[in-house]
Amino acid sequence: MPAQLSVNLNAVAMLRNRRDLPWPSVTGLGRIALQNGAHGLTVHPRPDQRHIRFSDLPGIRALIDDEFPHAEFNIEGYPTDEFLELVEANEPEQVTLVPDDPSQATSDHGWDFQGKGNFLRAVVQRLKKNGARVSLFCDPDASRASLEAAGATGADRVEFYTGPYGGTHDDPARAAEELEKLATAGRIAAELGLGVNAGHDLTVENLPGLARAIPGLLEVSIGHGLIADAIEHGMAETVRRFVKACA
Ligand SMILES: CC(=O)[C@@H](O)[C@H](O)COP(=O)(O)O
Ligand SMILES: NCC(=O)COP(=O)(O)O
Repeated sequence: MPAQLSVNLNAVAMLRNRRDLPWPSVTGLGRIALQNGAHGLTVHPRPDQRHIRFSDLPGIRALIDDEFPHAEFNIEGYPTDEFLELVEANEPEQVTLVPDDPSQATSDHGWDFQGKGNFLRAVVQRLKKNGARVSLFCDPDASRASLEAAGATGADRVEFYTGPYGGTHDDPARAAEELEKLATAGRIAAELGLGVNAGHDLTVENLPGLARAIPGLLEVSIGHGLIADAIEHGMAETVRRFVKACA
């Protein structure tokens, strides 16, 4: 089975937030993603709401419930009380817990599963009681001991952080090294019965290599590279429409 695509809408929200106007529309772009084969929508709300706003979440929930009942809503973030309450109010099919500090520009590492095991176990239990699948953000070179600790939290899946792989776009030798790490960790996760997701800096160019390295890959969540392509591939038609409107 090919990996399912969850489109991360954070970059759409970030563009929208440049003005006090409702476009680009987070739900509108989410609808286009789901109409065209995406399996789900991802958001990563941060405490300062610099990308997705907490108030965006009910609209995405309603879009899925009303128009795409087989699609999944994936909410990612650091499990503060505020985050957990937001999740519980919006009932996502999947929650991905990420060890982000609010000052981080973006996500850049996975959990210390051994150090944070007790904390994560309690959060995973709380989320699963509410019916969500739980995935834990995980370093791409996680050891067997670390993945065992991830499994011991009760989580269903891990999401491998693919930023280091994405960063090798101009260096095939380093890309092969990063893929080898992901392949090894992916094999161990599968042996331990953990489902495997992946995300961060994935692109049309680097996805096929990742899919070959992790044959059982269940889901990829992609935002930055996908929205960059959407702008590039939509530019010609958009300029034509604006030139016509000038006439
Ligand atoms: C967990 C992860 O890698 C993504 O959620 C990433 O953090 C995207 O969010 P931003 O695009 O807001 O950085
Ligand atoms: N979980 C990773 C994600 O949602 C998207 O990350 P990126 O494609 O914006 O780097």
